[in-house]
Amino acid sequence: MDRSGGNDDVQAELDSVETELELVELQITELLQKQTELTSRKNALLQRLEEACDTAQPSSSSSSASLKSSRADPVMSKQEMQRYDGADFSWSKEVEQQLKDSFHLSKFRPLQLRAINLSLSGKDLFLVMPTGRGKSLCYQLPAVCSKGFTLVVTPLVSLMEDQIMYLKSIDVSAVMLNASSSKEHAKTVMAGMTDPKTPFKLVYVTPEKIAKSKLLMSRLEKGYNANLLSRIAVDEVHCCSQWGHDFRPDYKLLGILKRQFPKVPLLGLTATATSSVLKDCEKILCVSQPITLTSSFNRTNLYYEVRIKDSDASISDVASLINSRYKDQSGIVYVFSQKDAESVSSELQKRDILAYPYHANMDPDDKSRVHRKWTSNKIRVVVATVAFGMGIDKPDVRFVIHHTISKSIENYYQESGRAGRDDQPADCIIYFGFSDIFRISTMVVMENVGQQKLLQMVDYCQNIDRCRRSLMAVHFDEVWDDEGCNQMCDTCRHAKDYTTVDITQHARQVVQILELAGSMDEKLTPLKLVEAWMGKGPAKRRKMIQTTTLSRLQAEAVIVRLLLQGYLREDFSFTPYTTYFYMKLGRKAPLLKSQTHTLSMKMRTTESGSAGDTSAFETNEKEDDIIFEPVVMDNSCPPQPKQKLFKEQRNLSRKRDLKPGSQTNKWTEEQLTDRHGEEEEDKRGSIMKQHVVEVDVEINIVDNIGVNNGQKTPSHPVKPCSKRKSTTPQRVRRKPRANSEVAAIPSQTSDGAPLANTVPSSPSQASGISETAAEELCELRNYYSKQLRRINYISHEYLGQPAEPGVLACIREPLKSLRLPRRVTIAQTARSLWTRVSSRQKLVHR
Ligand SMILES: Nc1ncnc2c1ncn2[C@@H]1O[C@H](COP(=O)(O)OP(=O)(O)OP(=O)(O)O)[C@@H](O)[C@H]1O
Repeated sequence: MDRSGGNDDVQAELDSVETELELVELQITELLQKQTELTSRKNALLQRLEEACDTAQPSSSSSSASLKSSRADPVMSKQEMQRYDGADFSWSKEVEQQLKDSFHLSKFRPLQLRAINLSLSGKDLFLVMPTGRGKSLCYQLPAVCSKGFTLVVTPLVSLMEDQIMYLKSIDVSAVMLNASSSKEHAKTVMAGMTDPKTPFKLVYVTPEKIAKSKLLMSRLEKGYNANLLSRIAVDEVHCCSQWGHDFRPDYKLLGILKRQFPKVPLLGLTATATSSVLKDCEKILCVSQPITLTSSFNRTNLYYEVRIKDSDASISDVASLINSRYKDQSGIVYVFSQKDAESVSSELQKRDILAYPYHANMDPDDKSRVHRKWTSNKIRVVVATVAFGMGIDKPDVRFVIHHTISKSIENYYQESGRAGRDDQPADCIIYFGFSDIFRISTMVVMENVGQQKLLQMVDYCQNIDRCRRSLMAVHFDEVWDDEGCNQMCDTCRHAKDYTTVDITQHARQVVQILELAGSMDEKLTPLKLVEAWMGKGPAKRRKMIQTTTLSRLQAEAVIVRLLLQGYLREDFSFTPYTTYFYMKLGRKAPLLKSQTHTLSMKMRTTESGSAGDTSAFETNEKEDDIIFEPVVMDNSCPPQPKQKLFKEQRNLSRKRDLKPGSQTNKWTEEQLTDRHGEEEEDKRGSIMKQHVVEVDVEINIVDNIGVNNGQKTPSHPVKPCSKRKSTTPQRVRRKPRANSEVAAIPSQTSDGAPLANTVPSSPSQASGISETAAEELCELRNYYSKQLRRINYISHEYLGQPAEPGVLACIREPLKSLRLPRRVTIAQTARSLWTRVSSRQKLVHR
């Protein structure tokens, strides 16, 4: 009986069952995610119903403009909470008085009074309120109404300076301490902290100051013991959390404040924290069960719009918007980099727009000059990087245009929120460009959840059928009713201008290109992938892929969709000089192998020829040639000399590989031929020719010498990591070696059992390999088996060859596959596996 054939069948079935199981697990994970989302949505809706019932009862609460004015507080009933909207506290009179006399304001905005009353009654509080809605008043007013002083932790010195200037202008005494404070000044401030007459009401400090100055901590302690430390305010509190978009390591150390001064109420303020960020902040700041007041994220006066960015036309488009819709009005254009700030502002200037750049590398004087001139309307437009951020408080900003998408929805919300602070209508427009995604991606790759957040932002931009506010609401854990948008976003305004198109075939084409590239051991950048799909690039090669008839923008849209839905994924590689960004097949790609699996997306129907034109989705017949080349994503800067060198080296080696007679060249050419042949033969329905690709590879099986009591013993055991068992001896090609210790020995005993002391090495290595190396190889073998199983599943092919047990199998397997009939996927992948085995072996032998 052919036991080997039987085992192979079993193994084949096992492979396919395992692959199917993987897919089922994938679906389960997705369903579980969906379940979590729906459960949280259900809870939020229940809470909203409950609130609606409560407000239907007569109550004395002040009305709140927010959709969800406050999160459920675990320690306070709704009625009790509503009491804090009232004016029957011992301090209420003074609060009213100071609002008018000191701050020159006539009434509170939603949630301000509640926050002030809660803080004055000694509660710890997190206040989440949209940017520009007046968070500062919620600690400044209590500071003025309390004995002693309030400590305010602020992330930026410029923010402190702005606040102090403002407070001085209204005669509220405030001081600051930061790294550049003089000794004299620091001494006066510290002395004031223990002075019962309290010469100031607010002390602004940076988190670094708290973390580093023992003297400050000891002064604060003295002030605390003298009951002079009345309140601690932590501005931009989301900076405490690694999940917050502005994480600052020194914020992590602020827990010391609550630990040292437990009786002092703490107020954390932010515009953009999600509930998970706040949970994290709670832990870091050591506050237990703070009350969280969340004002609706919704800014009713802001109109949100996303435009597809056509890189050539985008500047003209921005300029004509500014010159027409926003004629003589003030605004901000956000860009990606310093270079962009300079080039975009100069382009706008050429089109008669008074625009100036602003970025982190500018001289501080130039920065404040631009800021000042813009504030006083002497400059109309600031073309800025994110450096133009916190502390921007110009009321009449009529537009915020993002020439490049933000790196997260929180960032976008914060940046766009600088529009319309005077509550008058203002526009927030994003230009959404395909290549920008990957420019930003390489920038956020090192951030904890940078990639995830960027994809959420991309999802926001690509969406065309859901209210933009509803997408933000999900992000800020808020329940949203689309009608609340009041057609103040492009998707609500153009609700019917889209259609659903089936992109399954398109998706399969993209996957096929990436499979092909992978099998050729080539990597594709997103731009190269699009070009490949569109049949661009050198036309030297024969027809290998099915190209698309979609327009470039449509093709990009499909690729983005596939990326967002997990059919594609990103892959990075780093050099000291740059980050390479490639597209890979995602977890869901195998699903497209199933004929029953379909995929659709929404597309605009109005803009002909743009991403919105859906006519091309009916046909995709064109075919052309393509070559795969890795291309550097250089973060938009011109290549550095070293990058150039790297590229040249890479090109050189590529050229070398393509020399006639070169082994790699031969292989590559063959694979190209092979693939083409496959297609041709498939078309004719004939059986493929049984070519064998010859590769000059040898295997040396090494009797690994470990001298133990004069006996030859294996220096390391071979782990039983092989799943495949073979009963047939493996044929081994071996070059004779001078080393007498290296000898070809059978890898199995006559009855087929593996020899325990048989350790194979890579072709070039005659010496025995270490235990670590053996372990590494075992791991690799498992990894590669998995990959091969996946490939088998994808290509419906099976190696069907007997394998050696243990480590040898790991090396043999790729080799065997090289001797297979030329079925591109397996043979080429095997080659890449082999390369990896060799390089890993070299590594472990260093
Ligand atoms: N009750 C009020 N009535 C009218 N204007 C107010 C009121 N409260 C605050 N403001 C004004 O709103 C503007 C923004 O206030 P503030 O700087 O406190 O906002 P913020 O929420 O801290 O914004 P950011 O998140 O950008 O720091 C200020 O000009 C302030 O004077």
